[in-house]
Amino acid sequence: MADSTTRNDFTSIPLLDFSLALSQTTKSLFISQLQHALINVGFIYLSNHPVLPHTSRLLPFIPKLFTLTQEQKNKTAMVNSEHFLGYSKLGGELTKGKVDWREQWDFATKHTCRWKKGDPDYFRIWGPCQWPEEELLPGFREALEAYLDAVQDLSYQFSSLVAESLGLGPDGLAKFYDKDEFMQHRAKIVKYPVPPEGGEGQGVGPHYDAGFLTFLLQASEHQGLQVQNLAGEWVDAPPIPGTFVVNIGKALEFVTGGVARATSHRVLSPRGDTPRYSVPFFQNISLTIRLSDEVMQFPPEILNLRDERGDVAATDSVNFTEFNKEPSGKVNLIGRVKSHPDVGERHYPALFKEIFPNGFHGKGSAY
Ligand SMILES: O=C(O)CCC(=O)C(=O)O
Ligand SMILES: [Fe+2]
Repeated sequence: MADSTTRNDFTSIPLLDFSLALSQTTKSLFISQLQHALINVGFIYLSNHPVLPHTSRLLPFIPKLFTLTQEQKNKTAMVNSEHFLGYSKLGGELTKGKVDWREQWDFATKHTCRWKKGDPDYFRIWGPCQWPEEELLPGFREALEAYLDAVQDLSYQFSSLVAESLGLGPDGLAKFYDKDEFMQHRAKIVKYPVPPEGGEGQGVGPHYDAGFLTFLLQASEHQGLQVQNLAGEWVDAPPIPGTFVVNIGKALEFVTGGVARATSHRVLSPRGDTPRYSVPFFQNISLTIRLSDEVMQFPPEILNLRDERGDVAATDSVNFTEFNKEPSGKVNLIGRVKSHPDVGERHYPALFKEIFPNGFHGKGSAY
């Protein structure tokens, strides 16, 4: 069993005020709060962040996006996109073998695909979005593009603060990102409907995020997000208006030798009679970097904090793919093909065959 007496275990998610990081007199306070949260919790709420005006502009579009007809939605189906961008219908994915009761669009920051003949297949994983027709949702595209640009900027600023709080200096994580034209970050707009009576209550099953940093906008007032503490208990992370929920993914945990903690989380389906909405933004790292070559060293005082925390003994989460010798883009592509086998079969047939030698007849597994 997990040691539930560990003195650094958490029973709620810490809230950090981003404005503290912007003033020289308060920055060190922010950095020490962030250090504690990265090592012991892996999740924070971030308030007073610069994306707020873009958030207000985006929010009203979110429920409207899902009111498009099924036919209109299907025109942007993900299976059309070699970049795994577009619409996924309700109940299309599994986590821990159970259906995730959610409907979603995958969008991403603006990007021109870098792939050319002779390049590895995983260079094709990033590229342009599929957008619903402008007249169906006037202004949506502009609002989302501005929002994604703003979250991207925040994600780099935040990454630099993470590096400082781990004693690496502000550029300590910069090597994990490529130059801007070779980077793309992904976001999903998700609707969690109320499940049919007697049906599954799983919005998303227990999982870890894969990448470096996730910036989650909870876009309605529903409870549902839960985070697993060191003792294995599920801690609620209810929406707090004006904040992001920021969490650490497995890739950052891996390269920090477990100093920054990736934390298992899940979403319960909403109760009542209205759906829950959310917008997770997943900050990516360079396609070409091999994480196994990049595991970092830390001073003893940081390692002591990690060791005092200890390891999670019990978790309900699916174990994430090991970051083996493959470049990050390849690991990423394998994960996407497993989640969306229909896209894999159409656009990456050779890799699809390697992963599913007998073909695939069920649903993709989300994590
Ligand atoms: O919708 C949420 O609140 C969280 C979703 C999530 O954890 C994910 O998509 O990775
Ligand atoms: Fe997640």
